This record gives sequence, structure tokens and C-alpha cells, in this order.
Amino acid sequence: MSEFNWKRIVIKVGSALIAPNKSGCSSHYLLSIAQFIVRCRSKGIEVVLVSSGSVAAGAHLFDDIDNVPIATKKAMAAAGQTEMMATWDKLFDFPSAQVLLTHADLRNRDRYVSVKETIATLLSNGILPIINENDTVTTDKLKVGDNDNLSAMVAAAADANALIICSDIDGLYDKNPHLHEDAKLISWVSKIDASIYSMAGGATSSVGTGGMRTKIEAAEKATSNGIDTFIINGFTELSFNMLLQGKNPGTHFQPFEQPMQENVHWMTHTSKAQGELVVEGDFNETLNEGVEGLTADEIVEVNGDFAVGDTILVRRDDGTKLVKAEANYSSCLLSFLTRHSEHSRYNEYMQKTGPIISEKNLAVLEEK
Ligand SMILES: Nc1ncnc2c1ncn2[C@@H]1O[C@H](COP(=O)(O)OP(=O)(O)O)[C@@H](O)[C@H]1O
Ligand SMILES: N[C@@H](CCC(=O)OP(=O)(O)O)C(=O)O
Repeated sequence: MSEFNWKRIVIKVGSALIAPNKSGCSSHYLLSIAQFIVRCRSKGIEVVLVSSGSVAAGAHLFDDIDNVPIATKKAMAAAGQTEMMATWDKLFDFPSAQVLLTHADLRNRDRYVSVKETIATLLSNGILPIINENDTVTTDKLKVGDNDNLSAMVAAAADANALIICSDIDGLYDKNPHLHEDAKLISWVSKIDASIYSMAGGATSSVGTGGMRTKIEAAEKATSNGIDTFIINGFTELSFNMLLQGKNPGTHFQPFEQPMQENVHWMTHTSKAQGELVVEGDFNETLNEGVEGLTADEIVEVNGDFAVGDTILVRRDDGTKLVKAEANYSSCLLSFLTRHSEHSRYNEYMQKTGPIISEKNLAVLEEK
């Protein structure tokens, strides 16, 4: 088999590889990952690293380790992040850069483009970006929540050809092998559907977040962007040697032959809806006229608290998701206008101000 023809890859490393047993960082498993990164770079493949492990690395500095409140986890992340970066840095003789992100940095288009540019600039200067979620400042509303999904968003932002998720297990099995002795490894996934999701269970180690489900979500995001995705066992050097020979050491998810357009992919998989409009009528016909077709009298509900420029979901009242788009009106103003849609002066106002949703990064979901 010939080598993979990659120009740029993202490698995601789980907590168990960095800080096994929550007793501080260890370079034991990182050596072969670092060697792989060095060999990729020497072949001209640019590498972005998404590294978990700040919470697990910082835990040993605290009195209580298990079942701690969120504030303590955030403090662990702050303390562990420096130790984690220092551990990686020792393994490379080229510079690395810390990039800490929250979902708020990715779901806003301008901030997302800024992150894209920073990653591209680091890479063109030979610097290894090491990315993690900024756990210390996140809240439920602001976070991605797991580094599997974060790594897929980063792979899209970095225009990567491949996403390699290094875990504590050989890949995706048809059921959790820690719980079922007869579980079988799935080496090739051509399409991610409900049957693939049904195989995934949660994390069973004390340091992992999300288990297999978030890895499949990440694979779905990445493959729809045309990115080759692998889940591999990061504990063993063999995985990396196989990848360098163009062989699959774990589970390989087939990328879409026709990836989504970049901004539509961002809207579908990275941006998160801050609110929603419930509409009635034939939305298919409505959109035939373009976004101008959506008028206030078709909106039966405005849900959530969103501002101009936030992403919103347009759906039917039976739950069918129609489109994700940028709101051109705040939820507050839109609620008022839809309640008064029979008044011609408000309709005139809306005609002057422009369509309810923007067509800039619009993503059509299940059906129009
Ligand atoms: N179908 C499955 N195949 C493989 N692992 C599974 C499956 N379902 C659940 N798991 C669990 O997911 C774990 C890997 O996820 P996680 O602990 O979050 O690791 P990481 O820290 O690498 O992200 C495995 O060790 C296993 O316990
Ligand atoms: N951002 C967190 C990692 C969250 C996470 O997804 O962990 P993992 O499942 O081990 O990849 C940290 O650095 O501890």
C-alpha cells in the first residue's frame, strides 16, 4: 500500500495518554506520538496537535480528585495546562504554540476566520500549534465540551486532509470491549449512520470525556468536510508506524467524495444555534424566492435569546430542522414584529431593514 497523500493533518491526543491515572504528566506514551509528528514534518506534512489532559495533569495538585465541583476542575485545568505544554515542548526541537479555544471562538464567523488565519500562520512559520479547550473560562453555553468534537472543528479550520484521534483503545468496536469480551473491531466505516452511533458507549476510564460517541460525532463532522478520519490506539508505536506506511491501524472513516462548501460546513457542524424560529407553510416554496421569502407572518414562534449575527435554527413545529442561518434581527425585535405582522407599518419597516435571516452562510438541513 502506498503512503497517504496528506499535506496537513490534525492529531488528537486523549487524556489517558498524557496524564494516566491523574498523577501528573508522563512522556511515556507521548514519545511515539512526538516521533510520529517529527517524521510527518520531515516528510513535509504539516501537523496540528489537539491535546487533552489539562484537568488530568493538574488533578494531583488538589486534595480531592474525584467528584469535584466544576470550579475545581477549572482550577485543575489552569494548573495542568502549563505542565501539559511543558511536557510536549520537551519532546520537540522546534517551537510550539499554545492555542486555547472555546466554542464562542468558533461559532462566530469572524472569530472563526481569525482562528483559521492564526493556525495557518503558525504552520507557515514551522510552529506546531497545540490546541485545547480553554476549560478555565468556559461555561455550559460557551464550551465545545470534548476535544474529539473540538479536533474535528480544528481540522476543518486548518483545512486538514486527515484527522487522527489517538485513544486508549484500538478503534471503534461493535460494542464497548471493556464491557463485552466478544466485541469486534470495525476497521472501515463508509457511512456514519444510526447503526454506527448505536455501537458507541461512554468513557469507562476516569480521565476520558465522551467515550466513543464524541469520536463518531467528530468523524461525522470531519468526513463531511472531505477529511480522512482515524481512531487509533495511541498507546502503541505500531499504530504510528502503520500510518506512516499508509496502513490503517484502527478504524478508518471514509471521507465524503464531495465535501461540503467551507462556509456551509462551518454553519452545519461548527456554529451552534442560539435560538430558533418555528415556521408554518411550505418552506420549500418560501426559500425558492431566496431568504426574502421568509416573512414575519410565517413565523409562529421565536425561541431563545439571540442577537443580530447569531446563528439560529429554522424548524417546523413537528421538530423537522430546515435551515441554520445568521439572524438579521434580535430575538426580542423579531418577537415583537411577528406579534404585529398584520400591521403594515411594521411590514414596511422589515422590507427596509432586510430579510429575517441572512443568506451568507446558510445551511439547508434535512429538507427545505
Ligand atoms: N464501541 C466502542 N468501541 C470502543 N470503545 C468504546 C466503545 N464504547 C465505549 N467505549 C469506551 O470509549 C473509551 C475511549 O474514550 P475516552 O475514554 O473518552 O478516551 P480518550 O481519552 O482517548 O478520548 C474506551 O476506552 C471505551 O471504554
Ligand atoms: N479539555 C479537557 C479534555 C476534555 C476531553 O475531551 O478529554 P479526552 O476525552 O481525554 O480527550 C482537558 O484538557 O482536560
